[in-house]
Amino acid sequence: MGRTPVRAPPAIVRCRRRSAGTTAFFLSPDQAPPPRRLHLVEEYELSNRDVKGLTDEGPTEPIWFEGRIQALDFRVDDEEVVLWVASNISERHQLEVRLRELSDTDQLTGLFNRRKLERDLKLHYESAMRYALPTSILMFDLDNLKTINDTRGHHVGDEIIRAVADICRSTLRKTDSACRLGGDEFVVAMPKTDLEQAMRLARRLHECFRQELGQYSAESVVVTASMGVTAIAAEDRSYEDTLKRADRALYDAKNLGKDRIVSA
Ligand SMILES: Nc1nc2c(ncn2[C@@H]2O[C@H](COP(=O)(O)OP(=O)(O)OP(=O)(O)O)[C@@H](O)[C@H]2O)c(=O)[nH]1
Repeated sequence: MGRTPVRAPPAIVRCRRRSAGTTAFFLSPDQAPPPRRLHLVEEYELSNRDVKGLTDEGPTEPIWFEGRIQALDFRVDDEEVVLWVASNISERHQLEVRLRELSDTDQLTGLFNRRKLERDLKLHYESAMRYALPTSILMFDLDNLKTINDTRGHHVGDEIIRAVADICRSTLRKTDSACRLGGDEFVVAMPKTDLEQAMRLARRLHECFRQELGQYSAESVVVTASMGVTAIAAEDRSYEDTLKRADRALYDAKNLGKDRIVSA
């Protein structure tokens, strides 16, 4: 990674009782000093401006430390003292962040995956219930992908799925999150969006698919999308109820002849 080694904060940090120093995160005004012999392990971030001893080429990003903190049994100048050993864990921290991102991401498209969607929807459901915030869900499934796979090859099918993801990224708002559930099925979660606004967005997305996916047609078969749209309702017991309603609306869209949007 080519990082310049940095000097950690001093090994022994003197903390004034009930005062908050720059690194004394457990000695904030409302916290007493740690009980004797308690061994704390904390991860924390410091701006490079707050770390003494960096060279001019020192890292420009924040530096992550793991602090192992031990209250000591004696006082210095009549003040509580702790032993504070800090290790630079920036590389490990970045790796953990990357792994977390990968575990939330669909490999083919770079969209979120089901696991992340379920976490987001749980939070959206809680906000919707607590603050009466409208939240909508759009579920869509591509039409006729199997025929394209069979006639033009699986790689063209993959290209279509990636193109759909790109259209989602360029059409949706930053606050919306698009996820690939698997295969040719996708879900968009739209916080602060009522059903009417969600339908407008679904129509826009549907129109973009019509324009962009025509190029992948085989013989007379065109890839389109069938969509089900719904909003979290007061009587929903969890986000799963909302998701099931979106799924039923999508099923109706398929049964009514595909390439259409049904709201529920
Ligand atoms: N190329 C490609 N194909 C996939 C991928 N995941 C699933 N599929 C294919 O997508 C198709 C999904 O099945 P269906 O939804 O029944 O196929 P469809 O032709 O879209 O059918 P309708 O939804 O009824 O229009 C299957 O043929 C899968 O093999 C993928 O990652 N890449």
